[in-house]
Amino acid sequence: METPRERAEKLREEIRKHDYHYYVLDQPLISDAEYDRLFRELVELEQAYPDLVTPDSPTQRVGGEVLKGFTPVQHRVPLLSLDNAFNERELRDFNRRLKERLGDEAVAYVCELKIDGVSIALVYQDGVLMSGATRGDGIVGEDVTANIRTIKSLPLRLTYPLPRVEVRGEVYMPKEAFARLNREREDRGEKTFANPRNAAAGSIRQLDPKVTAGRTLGLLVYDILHLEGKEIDSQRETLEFLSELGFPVDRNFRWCASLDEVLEYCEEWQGRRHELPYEIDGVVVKLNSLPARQLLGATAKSPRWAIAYKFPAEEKETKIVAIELN
Ligand SMILES: NC(=O)c1c(N)nc(OC2CCCC2)nc1O[C@@H]1CCC[C@@H]1O
Repeated sequence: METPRERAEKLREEIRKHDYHYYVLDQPLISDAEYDRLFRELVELEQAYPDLVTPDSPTQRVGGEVLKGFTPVQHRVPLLSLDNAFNERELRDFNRRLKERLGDEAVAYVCELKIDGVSIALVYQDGVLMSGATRGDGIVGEDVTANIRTIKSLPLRLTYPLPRVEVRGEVYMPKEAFARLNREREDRGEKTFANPRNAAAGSIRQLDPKVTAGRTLGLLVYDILHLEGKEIDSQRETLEFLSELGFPVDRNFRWCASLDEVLEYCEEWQGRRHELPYEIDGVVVKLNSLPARQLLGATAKSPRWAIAYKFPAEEKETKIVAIELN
């Protein structure tokens, strides 16, 4: 016979697995009704035995208190921004500068869709989420831990207990959720958000986590800022490892052997961006080799080993506004 603690642990593991399949893989294994039954059993067990509650329990995603303000957080490593390239020539200049600095070493890239959201830094200790902070000015951000915990695709516990790992990703609002939120706000006579990026930024910087919990937000992780207990030497390995740890990773990334392949990727996704459930404003082109990145380093603002190729702004479908001619 299981003790309540064993039962609670088993339920947490089970629910964590279903959260991953539902919110990260979008491939649920059980029905919503069955999931709700598991969740309700855990809530009731934790109510009966309050000392069983752990911070990584799926029942602890929506915090209690409303904050007075956000605590400033100094990032361990500065959260860099990106230089932009707006056309093929600027991408070729970037590639040439890299090759000049690296000598004839083979230069391979990884291209990632540039999610149009808000940058977030996450810290995990022994596999458990400790904190989440906005980028801020790159050095100091805001502690938004209570709010990011409400994002269902964000793991509260990793698949294995690395001593310490700090990762970076983008919090975004899916296009559908953005449209729905603006309709609701319009119906309430409230100001609407200009774009999903602003809606995500506004949702993640709520003082009341319950408001954030009511907004549909997604997370896609793309960088490891600090890692203990594992050696990794390429961006491709980084993305695969982040996935293994249980993070949501955008699977549309592509390893590119040359700049020509980078240009093909940029061209392909400029035409396919409407297929995605979230907005992208370009492609992030990254040198794949981590040791080679060390040779290049970064300026105060941005790395020399990555660049953002920005898509030309989409001509917004002009809304025909009926003009009352009195
Ligand atoms: N928005 C993104 O999808 C994205 C990405 N997939 N990858 C990076 O890697 C950068 C981060 C620092 C060095 C490389 N940055 C991204 O977004 C940046 C963060 C800050 C400005 C851009 O939005």
